[in-house]
This record gives sequence, structure tokens and C-alpha cells, in this order.
Amino acid sequence: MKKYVVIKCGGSVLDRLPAGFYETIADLQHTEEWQPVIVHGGGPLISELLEKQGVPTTFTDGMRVTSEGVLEVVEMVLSGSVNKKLVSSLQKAGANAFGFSGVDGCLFTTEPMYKESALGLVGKVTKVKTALIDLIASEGMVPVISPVGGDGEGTTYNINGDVAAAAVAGALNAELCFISDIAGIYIEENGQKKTVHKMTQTEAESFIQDKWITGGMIPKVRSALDGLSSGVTRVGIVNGMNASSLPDFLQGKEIGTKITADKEGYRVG
Ligand SMILES: Nc1ncnc2c1ncn2[C@@H]1O[C@H](COP(=O)(O)OP(=O)(O)O)[C@@H](O)[C@H]1O
Ligand SMILES: CC(=O)N[C@@H](CCC(=O)OP(=O)(O)O)C(=O)O
Repeated sequence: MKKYVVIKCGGSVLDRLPAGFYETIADLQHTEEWQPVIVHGGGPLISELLEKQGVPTTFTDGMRVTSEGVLEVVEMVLSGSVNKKLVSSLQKAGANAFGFSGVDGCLFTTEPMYKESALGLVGKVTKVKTALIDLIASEGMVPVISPVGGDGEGTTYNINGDVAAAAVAGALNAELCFISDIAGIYIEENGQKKTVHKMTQTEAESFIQDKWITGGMIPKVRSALDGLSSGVTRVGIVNGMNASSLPDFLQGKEIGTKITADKEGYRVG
């Protein structure tokens, strides 16, 4: 039986991923061992379009403050161009893919991230209809999921891609690999930037407190930890520019940053 691996493709690298990256996913899809599922972001593209429209956009701890006007652009970019481009790139690489958002088929049950929050229409996923993912996978296709979700009563929410990926991976008891534009989480030691190969929950929280981890890395790390406590079997952050990052992660090689809930952690290289 295949094991699910949820691959979160960050907007930071989406338009720069090498062709080999998609070929790797096609190769995984054709094995008996792995079933890839993509959850993607697209933050920089959303910001670009908002800027063109003259709409100011702000972030709190890596989350975009989302008004109704912002949400319209978010949904257009994520569930429109980004999702369909990914599907097309995977098909070109030899893997059939099926793109949809958390709204479609009520894949995600969504509620506001925080009650009474200035973040506006930012949501969190409370339930994932995994049967939809199973169905697409059983047809031999790679599910490609855009992180927008509804509450079933007509309200749509902007979900951070990292948050959505962790919810999907937790529900599938999957491995979770964040593909981003950095070689892993770095910290500074003796004035030099070094990649941390392993990080525990306590270390991650203290690095956030001490502002070593900032911006978009905050939801990534917090989602990784949430994933581990909700069924994710292994989680790492790797560089998407290198097509071998994902297979190396799956083979257990020391690559990027592995986040753990236990005591083993904080190893720099
Ligand atoms: N300690 C850190 N280590 C690595 N990256 C960090 C760290 N703190 C903040 N970042 C930032 O987080 C970014 C990745 O987050 P984000 O831009 O949201 O990526 P993605 O679009 O891939 O999800 C990096 O490009 C970097 O600028
Ligand atoms: C609530 C929130 O922050 N939503 C994100 C959704 C896209 C995303 O997560 O994109 P990256 O993976 O490229 O960061 C946003 O509006 O930018």
C-alpha cells in the first residue's frame, strides 16, 4: 500500500522550480511506495497582484491580513493561475494531476483562525474530507490543493499554505515536506549563518521568541509542530531549487531541517 507524502510548494519558489522537481513527483507517483499530494502557496504572486491594484497588504506573524477585497485576489491567484499551472507542469512531467481548492467538495471544513482577530478572513482547517483525496489518488492522479476553504455557510477563508498542508498531512497520517527557497532553517552562530538540521518544539518556540525565526517561517514551523501532534509521521523543510531534496528527505538523508517533537534537536551544520 502506498504511503502519502504531502509536499507543500511555497510561493517563494513556485516560478523557479526546476523541471526535475516535477519529474521527481511523477516518479514518486509511479512507484508502489509513495502517493504524492501537493498543497501549494502563492503569497508573492498575491502580493504582486494586490500591489498592481493599489491595495495595501500587511502580515502578522507571517499571516496575511485578509479583507473581502483581498480574499477575492487570494482566491483568484491560488485557486486559479497557481493551481492550474502546477497541474499543467505535473502533466508535462508525466504525472496526471487534479487541481482543486479546499472549498471544492467541502474538502476543508474551515473556521476563523482566531476569534475576534484583526486578521479578518483568515481560516484554519478543522476537518479534511480525506475520501476526496483517496478517490483522486485511486484514479492514479496527483491531488493538487489550493489553500482556500469554506465554512459550508457561504463564508470563504484564506488559509496559509503551511497551515493547510499540515492539516492535510495530519489527516492522512502522511510525511510532510515543505519546499521553500532556503536550505533549511538558519540561525546565526558567531556571526555566521548556519543551517539547523534538527530542531525540537521547545527550540523552535525559543527561536521564534528570540526572532531568529521570522515572517513566513513562523507559520511553517508552527504548522510543522501542529502536524506532528495530529498524525504527521515526519516533517522537514528543504530547498526546492535542488530536485534531489525531496527524494533525499524521503530516503532519510540529512537534508534541510527536520522538526521533531522529541528531545533530539538543534544540530547545526
Ligand atoms: N531562521 C530562518 N531560517 C530560514 N528562513 C527564514 C528564517 N526566518 C525567516 N525566514 C524567511 O522565511 C522565508 C520562507 O518563508 P516563506 O517566504 O513564507 O516561504 P514559502 O513561500 O516557501 O512558504 C525565507 O525565504 C526567509 O526569508
Ligand atoms: C493567511 C495567509 O497568510 N495566506 C497566504 C496564502 C498563500 C500562502 O500561504 O503562500 P506561501 O506558501 O507562498 O507563503 C497568503 O495570503 O499569502
